[in-house]
Amino acid sequence: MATSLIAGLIADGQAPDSLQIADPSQDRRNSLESRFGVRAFAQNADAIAGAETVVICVKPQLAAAVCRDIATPLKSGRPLVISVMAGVPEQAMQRWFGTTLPIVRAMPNTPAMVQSGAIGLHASPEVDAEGRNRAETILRAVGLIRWVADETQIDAVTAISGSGPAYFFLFMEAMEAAGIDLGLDAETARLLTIQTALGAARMAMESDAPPSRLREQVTSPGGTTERALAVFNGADLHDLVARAATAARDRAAELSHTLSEQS
Ligand SMILES: NC(=O)C1=CN([C@@H]2O[C@H](COP(=O)(O)OP(=O)(O)OC[C@H]3O[C@@H](n4cnc5c(N)ncnc54)[C@H](O)[C@@H]3O)[C@@H](O)[C@H]2O)C=CC1
Ligand SMILES: O=C(O)[C@@H]1CCC=N1
Repeated sequence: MATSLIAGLIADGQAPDSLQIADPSQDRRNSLESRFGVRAFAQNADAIAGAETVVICVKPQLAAAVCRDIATPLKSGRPLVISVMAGVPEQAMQRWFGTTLPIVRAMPNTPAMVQSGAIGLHASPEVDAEGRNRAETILRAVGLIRWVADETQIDAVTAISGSGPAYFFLFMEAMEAAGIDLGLDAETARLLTIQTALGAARMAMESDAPPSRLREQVTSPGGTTERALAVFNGADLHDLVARAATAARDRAAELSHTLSEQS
């Protein structure tokens, strides 16, 4: 996810030498430095020295260790903290920092890499208008942003847009396989699938009509689409998607609960 954010920010015009990265993996540091021209450090504290904004982008299971690791420089610098970690509550981070800092929880997704991310944001009460603006400026560089009022709504954002690209990629995999089964060569099936997804997403974004209306426009009475949609509806696609999103939301909530209890 950090690579997506770095790529998006640089594509948006952010100077590479204004971004300081920390990663314990030498390979990852080398790859980020050579690919983006950013400065990479082995120690988190070195990367955040003097920073106005610190973005935390490690696995949730590492959250406590990393927050404690950077608590001392955070206490002196008092930067805005942006966390992209799924299921890590603001209150748990404040506890690990040992001080109350302004925290924005951001839930981006990997299309941020091509500046087409969908990002949900929540601000802790300590974040002032300038902090909100700064978070917006950083995240807007990589996609569309929406603030949510309640921190628990970040779990719903995670289930829809954070994990969402994987749902669409899975659907593309299935479409491509179906195309091959129906006799298309692999490259043709792949390109037709991807362009169809792109075209449908662009139409949905640019049109005033809701997706249901756009679907109806494709569906000729007695035609081919109607037959295909009958198969999806027969398998209760709406219910399947609702159950999948609820499972993702519940996992985010489960992580939040576990991490809230972690000392
Ligand atoms: N992958 C995705 O689509 C999304 C991920 N997220 C969140 O982003 C976070 C990172 O996820 P991924 O990018 O998928 O994981 P990843 O495993 O690809 O990247 C994590 C990076 O953290 C580094 N790391 C490990 N220990 C560290 C430490 N002590 N200090 C600093 N860096 C350390 C690793 O070397 C690795 O480069 C997670 O909290 C996840 O919930 C949020 C939205 C979408
Ligand atoms: O699968 C995950 O846990 C992360 C959070 C959202 C997308 N990837």
